[in-house]
Amino acid sequence: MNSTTSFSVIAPAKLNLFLHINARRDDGYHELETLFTFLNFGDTLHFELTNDASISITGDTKDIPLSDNLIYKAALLLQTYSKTPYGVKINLTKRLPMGGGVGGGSSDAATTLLALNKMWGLDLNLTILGKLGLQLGADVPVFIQGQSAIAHGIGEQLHHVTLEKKWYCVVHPNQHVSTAKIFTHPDLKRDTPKIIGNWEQHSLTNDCEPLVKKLCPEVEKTLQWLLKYAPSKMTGTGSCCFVEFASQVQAQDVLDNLPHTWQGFVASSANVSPAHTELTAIFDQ
Ligand SMILES: C[C@@](CO)(OP(=O)(O)O)[C@H](O)COP(=O)(O)OP(=O)(O)OC[C@H]1O[C@@H](n2ccc(N)nc2=O)[C@H](O)[C@@H]1O
Ligand SMILES: Nc1ncnc2c1ncn2[C@@H]1O[C@H](COP(=O)(O)OP(=O)(O)O)[C@@H](O)[C@H]1O
Repeated sequence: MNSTTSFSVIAPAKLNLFLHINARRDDGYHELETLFTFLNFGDTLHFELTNDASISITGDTKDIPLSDNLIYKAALLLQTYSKTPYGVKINLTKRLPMGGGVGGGSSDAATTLLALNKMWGLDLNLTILGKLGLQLGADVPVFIQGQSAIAHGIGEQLHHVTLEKKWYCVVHPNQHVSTAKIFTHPDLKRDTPKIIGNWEQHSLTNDCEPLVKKLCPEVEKTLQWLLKYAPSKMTGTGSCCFVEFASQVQAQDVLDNLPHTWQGFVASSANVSPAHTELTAIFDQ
């Protein structure tokens, strides 16, 4: 066990700067090509060591039953895998919209695995943690690896890229979009060819966007409204939409004018996940 027994860490949002769907596999999952970046904005998880094996979650757990909560599932998975005698009390402050395409649940799970690996003194490497994370969701490994990346496979084959720092205004149109519903829909475009050569020279779109706009007119409205400021895009399977700028002031201007029916936030991008940066500061310095 490590001597740090009580601390808080961010579970940052991600954006899919593009998302291509190349094929559907026999197991129902889809082959993707997607560009992930992290944002300096997210949920906060507070961890407190317990000397018995108990795992408890408090705070903004909404109406998610404990056994479905990705934080609980991540803690239990790591406890079982590592056979540690320790437990944990975790408190969640939720800022990321659920089912918003910014990866809140996956990021909560990844931060839990990364933080408990440190606090319980397990010393598991990121490859092992990524494999454990993949059992919880296709999006978890990128948060474990913690570097902006192009992902292939179902999202778990990661090739690090270095992106310029940008500012984003991310808007949640108050709609929950179910990832499973989009991926099982017959009208989803699933045949985008793999990118050959340099990805920066291709048209980088989100293949889920046309379907989500059709199913969810509020997403279409949001994308249209954002177009007044900059080219707008949807992240993941929605419902959040975003615009990209070089400066914070430009992104803040969009947020300041946002219609009251929608919520949003402004954040800068980061090549290294802020969860990794914070954990390094807590445990390794
Ligand atoms: C689409 C993406 C893009 O980043 O993001 P979100 O919009 O959900 O944030 C992710 O791949 C989502 O990852 P995650 O939310 O962890 O997915 P999972 O829990 O593993 O799967 C949710 C549902 O999506 C389907 N799914 C997921 C990933 C994938 N490559 N192909 C799929 O068909 C699964 O079959 C499942 O029914
Ligand atoms: N700790 C958690 N935070 C958010 N969602 C969670 C959590 N645990 C389980 N879930 C479930 O995961 C689903 C997807 O959540 P989330 O990751 O926020 O969306 P998305 O994958 O669209 O970004 C939610 O609808 C919820 O039912």
